[in-house]
Amino acid sequence: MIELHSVGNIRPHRLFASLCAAMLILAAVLVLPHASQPAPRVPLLVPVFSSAQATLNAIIAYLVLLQFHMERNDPDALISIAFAYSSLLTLVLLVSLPGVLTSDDHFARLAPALGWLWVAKLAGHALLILLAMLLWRKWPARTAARGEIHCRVALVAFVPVLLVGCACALVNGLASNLPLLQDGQGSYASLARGWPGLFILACWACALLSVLLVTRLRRSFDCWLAFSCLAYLLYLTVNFSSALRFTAGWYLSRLFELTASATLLGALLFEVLRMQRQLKTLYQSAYQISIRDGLTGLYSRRYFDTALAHEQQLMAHTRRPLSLLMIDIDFFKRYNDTYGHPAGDDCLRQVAACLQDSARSSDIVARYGGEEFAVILPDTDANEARQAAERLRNAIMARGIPAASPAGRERLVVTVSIGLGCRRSDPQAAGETTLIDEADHALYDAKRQGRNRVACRIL
Ligand SMILES: Nc1nc2c(ncn2[C@@H]2O[C@H](COP(=O)(O)OP(=O)(O)OP(=O)(O)O)[C@@H](O)[C@H]2O)c(=O)[nH]1
Repeated sequence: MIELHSVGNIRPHRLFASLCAAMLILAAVLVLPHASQPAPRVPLLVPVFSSAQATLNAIIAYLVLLQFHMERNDPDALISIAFAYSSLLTLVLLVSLPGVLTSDDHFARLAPALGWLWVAKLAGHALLILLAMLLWRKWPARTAARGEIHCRVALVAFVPVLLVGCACALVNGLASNLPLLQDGQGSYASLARGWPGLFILACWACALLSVLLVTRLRRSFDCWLAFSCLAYLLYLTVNFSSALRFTAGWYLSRLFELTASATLLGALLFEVLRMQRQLKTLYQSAYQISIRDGLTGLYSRRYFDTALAHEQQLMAHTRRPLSLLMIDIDFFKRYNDTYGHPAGDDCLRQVAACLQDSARSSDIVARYGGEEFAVILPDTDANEARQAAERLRNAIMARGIPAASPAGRERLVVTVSIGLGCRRSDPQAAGETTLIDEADHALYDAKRQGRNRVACRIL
């Protein structure tokens, strides 16, 4: 069975993702000693980064959901939830920024809760990926019923909203009892060096390890998901090492965060394009299979019927003649009985090849059925069609395929009888079946008159 699959050639992805990972680690190592160095303050970058991050993660969630819908790989549903959850919480954090939907005073009151919401966002994102990996083996890829998969897609779209609602309610409810993650100077050192920071780092380290160990990077998506986990891990490492906003480390860490999403999105889009190309190729080969006869490679009967109808429609406009040849191999039953069916098949292939080689490129040569062939000759009148038919008949004789001759007779070659039907320019003169019928009757005449000849019926 021809199948559309998303595995493709995985090696370039593994190589490229490893190279990107090495570059990211190198950048982190180079910047770590200078992470706390102050850099120019660009406050506008915070909402810009957050909007970009929320958008990228939302698109990733959507594309992974489509991947889940297509491949029915249940862990993909959880990964989609992870990115949708992160996107929604980023939006919540974005609208809480002073000047967006919140005044400075209000933001000051919200700040403790927002710090914890940020922890919930990053930890939840990593934990959902980890959960997907832990359930990987328990949820082998399988074919779910159509209704079932639609239910799950709806559920996947709903769960992130529920999770974000729970996280906001929980953080809001506990805010007064939770320790402050930022001091008055805006330093988040207590978050970075305390257990919440370590917890988030541990979550992303486990997510990365689980993706590597469980998926074994079999799909391109797995490679880039692992890269994304690594980028998040480096984002947090560099971010925590500066503990202040608008420092070299803080800027680079935000770039790492964007890289984590942008590369995964790029890989998903690449995959979509690759599958589109694959789909096109599969469609083309499936189409060729559907219009070709399996034994001879000529056009199939189905294609012939469509082509004849099309040519007749064309003729109605152009008022040009249209001819049809029905060709039958003489004494083919005797050939089969003498040499066997496999040899008979071979003879059919040879005759088909000979017809195809001798016909014009504009002619449509088809296997009509059994040992009968049909050739549509567009824009060809009866005289030209008769010449073409004689050419085909002679070409088959010249091929010299040994025929099954009756005992005591000289050795003969395979011949064909040809019936010719021709329709002149009046499209109302007769229906499509009549042209076939006439060619068929002419073929019968050719057989009756002694075979190996062309007989003609003109409408
Ligand atoms: N090997 C092979 N034989 C086929 C195929 N399709 C039809 N045939 C055979 O073609 C033969 C057609 O025989 P008939 O219709 O009696 O015609 P004929 O022996 O050619 O006699 P005339 O047409 O009167 O010259 C039958 O024996 C079919 O079994 C095929 O795909 N492969």
